[in-house]
Amino acid sequence: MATVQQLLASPGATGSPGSTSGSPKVIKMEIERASQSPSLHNGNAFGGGTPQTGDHRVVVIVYGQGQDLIVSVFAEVLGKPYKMRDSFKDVGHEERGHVVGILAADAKSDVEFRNSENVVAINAHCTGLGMPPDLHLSAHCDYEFLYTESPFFRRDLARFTSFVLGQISHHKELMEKPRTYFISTTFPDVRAALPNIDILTVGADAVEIRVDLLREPLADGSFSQVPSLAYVGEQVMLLRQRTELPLIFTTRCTRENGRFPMDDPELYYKYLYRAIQWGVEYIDVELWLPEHMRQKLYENRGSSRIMSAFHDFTGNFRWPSSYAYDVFRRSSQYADIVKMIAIINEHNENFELEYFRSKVRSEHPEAPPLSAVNMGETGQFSRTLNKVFTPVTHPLLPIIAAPGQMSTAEINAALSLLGQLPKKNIYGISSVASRSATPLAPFYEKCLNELGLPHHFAIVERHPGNPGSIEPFCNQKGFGGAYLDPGFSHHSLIKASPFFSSLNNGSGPSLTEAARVIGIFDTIVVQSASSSTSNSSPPSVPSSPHRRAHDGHGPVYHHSALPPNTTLILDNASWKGIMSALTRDLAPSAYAGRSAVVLASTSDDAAAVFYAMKALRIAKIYTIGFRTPSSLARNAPPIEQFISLESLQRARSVADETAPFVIVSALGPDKSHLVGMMIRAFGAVGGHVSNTKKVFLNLADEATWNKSDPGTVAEKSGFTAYGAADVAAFTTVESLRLLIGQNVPYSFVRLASGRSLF
Ligand SMILES: O=C1C[C@@](O)(C(=O)O)C[C@@H](O)[C@@H]1O
Repeated sequence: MATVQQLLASPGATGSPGSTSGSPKVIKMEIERASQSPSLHNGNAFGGGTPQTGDHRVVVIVYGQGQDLIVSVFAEVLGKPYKMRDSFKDVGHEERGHVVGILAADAKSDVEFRNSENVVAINAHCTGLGMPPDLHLSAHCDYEFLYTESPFFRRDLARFTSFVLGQISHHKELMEKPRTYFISTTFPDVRAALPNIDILTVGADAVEIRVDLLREPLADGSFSQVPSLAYVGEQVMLLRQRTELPLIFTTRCTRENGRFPMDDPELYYKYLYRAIQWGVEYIDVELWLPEHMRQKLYENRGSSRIMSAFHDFTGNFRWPSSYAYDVFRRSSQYADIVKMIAIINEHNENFELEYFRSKVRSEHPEAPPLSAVNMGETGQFSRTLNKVFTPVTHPLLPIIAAPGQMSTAEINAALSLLGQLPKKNIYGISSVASRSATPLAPFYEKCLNELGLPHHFAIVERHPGNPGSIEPFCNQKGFGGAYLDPGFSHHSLIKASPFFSSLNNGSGPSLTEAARVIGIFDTIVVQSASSSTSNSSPPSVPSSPHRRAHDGHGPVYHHSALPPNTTLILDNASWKGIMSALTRDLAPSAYAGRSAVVLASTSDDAAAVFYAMKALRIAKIYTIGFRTPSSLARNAPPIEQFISLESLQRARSVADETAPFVIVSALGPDKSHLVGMMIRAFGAVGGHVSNTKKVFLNLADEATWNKSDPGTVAEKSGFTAYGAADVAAFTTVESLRLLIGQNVPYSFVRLASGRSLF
């Protein structure tokens, strides 16, 4: 314990984030410059995609014979204890706060009579045992989770659970993005896609499974006309186990270039409703289906979102027609996204579509977002202009899903040719001391190539003692943004850089809420002011001393090389990387109301952790190794510093679910004994929610640790351990989204950095 006291006696230097010189601004996401403007979340929320409390009902897991273990996994993922019961009638209000398991054979007797206000029922079915799920249970449970025992994908279970229970939803975040794409897979069997799924999905925000194109082999060597629900369920499961992207479930009818027969609309309902039960994020519902059916699907969509779909292959469709407006109106009634797709005859009709798009947007601002493209070669131009869920293909797919479909790289190349995607210089700014072992430059180049983006990427170094040394990279016409590894205080940047402090008419660069609260920025995003509601005058206009809100210190800056109407926004991507790593195998509710121990030698190293903890609703943070400045503490969960052995013992003796559950350490190998001590102190006690493994996250660079790697020590003490590489990969996903506006899946980042996930 001497080490604890020694460390506590000499608290490390604290950064002093606090009030900012630039007030956060709300940034409107309508953009002109194609995909280059990022989506940023300002204001006091954490932004789209952050955890919600979700469904409060008792979660009942219906499990198969010999599969009782799955109940404890659900409970662990949700951070709850569990009980076994014999029937739904035994589940009362006393079971609140628990996960309850009921054997499938028992659940059948009263599943449809359960009290739905108190209970949410999930039918968990293991597909590897040779039997399809029980039809009665499938039909009557709220949701159905299909899984394989070996390999078992815990991440898939965490994702399914978080989604169906409303704790995580990506829809809002996706709709805030300037451009979204989905890849239409056209495989007869998704197994063929799995080896390439990482590369196939670079640039995609969602993956469409074309259920009508699946071909289920039959015993006689032929294929069933409509793949069975059991086959489709397994295909959805296999795909979801391998991609973290939201899925789109499509049963395209024969009249609209698909293979699903149209003589029985009830069949569509059956498949589409089952997809909702499987927790598929987007359900494609064709407009020709009877209205009562579309309404019912919309009203019972749970966490899923409905994408209304309309295709016209007649060649007679006209965008400037009352029919087109009527299609939009009817689609909007029961949709979260309206999709309208038509064959056109002349290039001019692409402009008619653009007029239609802008008209419905201005006349019906409350209507769902419109995804609209034209088919065929003539219609390709419209595929470059559509911004909401543009369907894309990939050279590795067996066939294109519709005439004229383009890949993301082709769309970007076209935008680039049209001058809509000017070449930019994007930087990775490291300090010499921190130069990362990961070869990020080749990785970024790989992504830019794969996406057909014209940008140039370079890793550059800043002087560690001089934050202003980043100025020359940013103050240039072609500056396209940068990530910084490590990030640093925006106060120190503004103090040291006349260029940055002169921005926004002298009030400094814009800050996102995360960067403001955390005090550290690690990403610089470039946004043209045409896309912003900001009232500030363009930073490129040299400010005269008497016009500026300049504080009189330092020189007045007259030499901005940024193009007119450009805003630089400082953001923090690391906190999202931390949150994503912590929720990879656990639902957010596993953290809510619990406490954490954070070890660091400066508050700067802990600031992003605090922000992630707040988003996860952690109730209390114990700190060791640093003092938390009040500006940081104000925006964090309640903090208690371990100042003595007694305070440590007090935390160890907490006997309920508020006992420390997660340890995050940013300490390097020189403090390994202290990290080890904390792991042992909290690993051995406090397991009162006994089925739940605690979490250890090591933020210090793994490469610097030798065999005493604390992750290994933590695993031996019963923790689930995550390392800096996990956080770095998730942070890279976020940085890419911010800098180039496109989604590069986590699995691709891990793969490209030399470690496959599977
Ligand atoms: O609705 C659409 C759009 C699409 O038809 C296209 O035109 O790219 C391709 C389909 O797979 C998808 O379901």
